[in-house]
Amino acid sequence: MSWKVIHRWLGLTVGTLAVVLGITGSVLAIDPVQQAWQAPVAPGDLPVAMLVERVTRSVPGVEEIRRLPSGAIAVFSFAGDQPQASYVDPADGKVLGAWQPSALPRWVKNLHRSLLLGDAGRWGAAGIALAMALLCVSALVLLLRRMGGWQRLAARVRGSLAQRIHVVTGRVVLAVLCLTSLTALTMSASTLGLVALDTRTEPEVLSVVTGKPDLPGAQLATLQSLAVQDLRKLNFPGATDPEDTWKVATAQGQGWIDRYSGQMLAWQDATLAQRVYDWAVVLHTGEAAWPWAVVLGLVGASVLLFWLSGVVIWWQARRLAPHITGNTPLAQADVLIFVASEGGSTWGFAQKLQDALSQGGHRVHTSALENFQTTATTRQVFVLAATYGEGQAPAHASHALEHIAKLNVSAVPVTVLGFGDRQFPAFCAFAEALDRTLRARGWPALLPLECIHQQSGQQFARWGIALAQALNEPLVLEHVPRLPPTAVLTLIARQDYPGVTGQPTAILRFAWPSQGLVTRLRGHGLARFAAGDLVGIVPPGSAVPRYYSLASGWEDGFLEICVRQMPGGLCSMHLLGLQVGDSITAFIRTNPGFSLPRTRRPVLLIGAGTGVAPLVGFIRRNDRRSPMHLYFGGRDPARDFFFGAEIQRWLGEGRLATLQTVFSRVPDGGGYVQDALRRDAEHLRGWVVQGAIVRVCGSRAMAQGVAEALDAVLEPLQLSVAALKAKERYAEDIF
Ligand SMILES: Cc1cc2nc3c(=O)[nH]c(=O)nc-3n(C[C@H](O)[C@H](O)[C@H](O)COP(=O)(O)O)c2cc1C
Repeated sequence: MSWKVIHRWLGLTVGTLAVVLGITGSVLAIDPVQQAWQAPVAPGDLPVAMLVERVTRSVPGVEEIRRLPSGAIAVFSFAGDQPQASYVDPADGKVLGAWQPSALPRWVKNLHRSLLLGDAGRWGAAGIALAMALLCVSALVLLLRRMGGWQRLAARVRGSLAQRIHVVTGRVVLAVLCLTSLTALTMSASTLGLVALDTRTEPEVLSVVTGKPDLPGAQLATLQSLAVQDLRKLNFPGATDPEDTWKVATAQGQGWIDRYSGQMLAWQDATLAQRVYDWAVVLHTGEAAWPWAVVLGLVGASVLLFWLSGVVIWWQARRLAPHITGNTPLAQADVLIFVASEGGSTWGFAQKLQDALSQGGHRVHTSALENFQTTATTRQVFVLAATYGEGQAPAHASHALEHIAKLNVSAVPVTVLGFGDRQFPAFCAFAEALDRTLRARGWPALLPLECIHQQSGQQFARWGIALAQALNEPLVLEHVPRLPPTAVLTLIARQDYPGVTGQPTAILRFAWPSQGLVTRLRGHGLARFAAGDLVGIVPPGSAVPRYYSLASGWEDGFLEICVRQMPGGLCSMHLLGLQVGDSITAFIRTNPGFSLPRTRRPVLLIGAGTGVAPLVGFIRRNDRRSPMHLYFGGRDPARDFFFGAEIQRWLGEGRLATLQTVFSRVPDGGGYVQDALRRDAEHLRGWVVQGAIVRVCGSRAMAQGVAEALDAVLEPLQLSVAALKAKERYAEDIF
């Protein structure tokens, strides 16, 4: 069973009861805070003997002095035959008021400890604590997987609002929740009698009656050398029993003192189990430190947030869960398709492949990759695999590679089709690993490995053509990935540029649509976005979205793109034809590998043509004035210096540290952007040595040219673009 399954089912089942324990725990955390304000704390170094003297002076008939976990002093005494419990001021022993163990209703504690069900409920509460511990461990594994390892744990979280709430809260409170469930288990083990804290019997010691009077407490050597901070409880010898003793309890153990001689008659060290239990109580209740109780209270309340966001995530995932139709049973199928998918989109491609092959007369069985196998009837196998994290497998297929490596090899060809995103340093790494393993083991392939970038329908169709040729069968693969929920955006401003070679260009600014919390929680409406993310726009008359890099973030309050007229381009034509007030249908696709982390390091921004758009978005948000250096390549400053006026303004404001522009179609324009990089080699090396982060956006040819130029520039430093990419300091957005 995968961690995801464990986490999901424990969360959905035990989660409801965990919410009850979380909320009641949060209420109980009020107690230590309240107690801390009720009475003054005794100075830690005050000798117990002095405290005894002050207390006995002002309270007659004292039987017991207790130092409460809050540090306050409570005294138990008899006035006549009336038992009394009072707070006393350790400074003078004066009574401050009546002491009460807790101001909270008893049932809250009972609900927390036993769900109001007595002993059976205690076992139930312990079971929930165990489930919570498991939930915490599975959460940690999933969190690390999602973020791509410890180093990226603090990275920005993407996804729907519910996912972000779940992950961000998890990052903050997971450690405390783990601790609370472990301490709850420790305490339950003792309450349920699974562990005995102390199996020893108390020593039978008596004061030796010598005829001398009692030694006053203030004169007992043990109490003179014992500081109040170490005291738990001090029991006075009974007035009516001449052989009774003093009994002192500290964190280290307990001792019995002769009332006449002051001699320590016996001492018992606290057991290890007792000490562990004491620590568990302090950590679980916060009773000895009210700020910790506040933390516990907040963390307890967060369980409700976790549960609610978890249920929403589960519901969203259910809606997207794969439903393969027309699946032939495994034993009868001649073609097998195995899928590894985290977000679910790869299942859509698998369904299309299954439909196309079934139409061609094949009997096709599609299943998840962890079920990889072949049977006597299998003639072809296809593996469609997405990559996640830092080149890892989707969670459900995390053990698939080892499983495949152990299987006996057959002569059935296994063809791998990868799904990934070039923004990630490990593009389609899991599909590559699968393909490598299969070939190394000796499985043949019908087609070499192909990797699909950003779920491209066009690339999938091209692979389909190659497949049809290899199978020598007619086969058409037309798949339009299911679109995420779209939002309607209204154009509020446009800035036109004539462009070069008859390709007019415009910067289009759309209003950020107002949408309610419920819409956002359900993952509907327009997701929050950052500069460098992509907006998918569906032009009228087409089901295939086109993607544009965003020149603004949601915090800017608008959505801005830079669109160049493409020859015959349906979407660019539609966008360039928009007038202010017109609307489009759009959705956000995150581009996590390209987004800019918060940094004070130098940032090198290299862009050509409309590729300057995301870079402009980074500069616009550079409120911290990090040293950003822009290299912009155009053709003619009079026709395609996009965002020119804003860039100049930001230079003046310090949002941009330096600007280098080159224009390839004007005399003395400086050539291409890579020429500018070569000329500026010395500066570039300086910034890279300071830890610069590099972002490149433009055409594939331009990105290639930039990488070659930078490789040459960085050679003296024994660095390269590949090395910077490996350290996640270099990312490209290529179109
Ligand atoms: C959090 C996250 C991490 C990703 N990591 C990688 C990666 O390391 N390499 C890669 O090529 N693609 C990566 N991708 C892109 C996905 O593999 C790609 O979008 C794929 O088509 C998703 O398929 P699925 O919806 O079936 O899971 C990542 C996507 C996300 C959301």
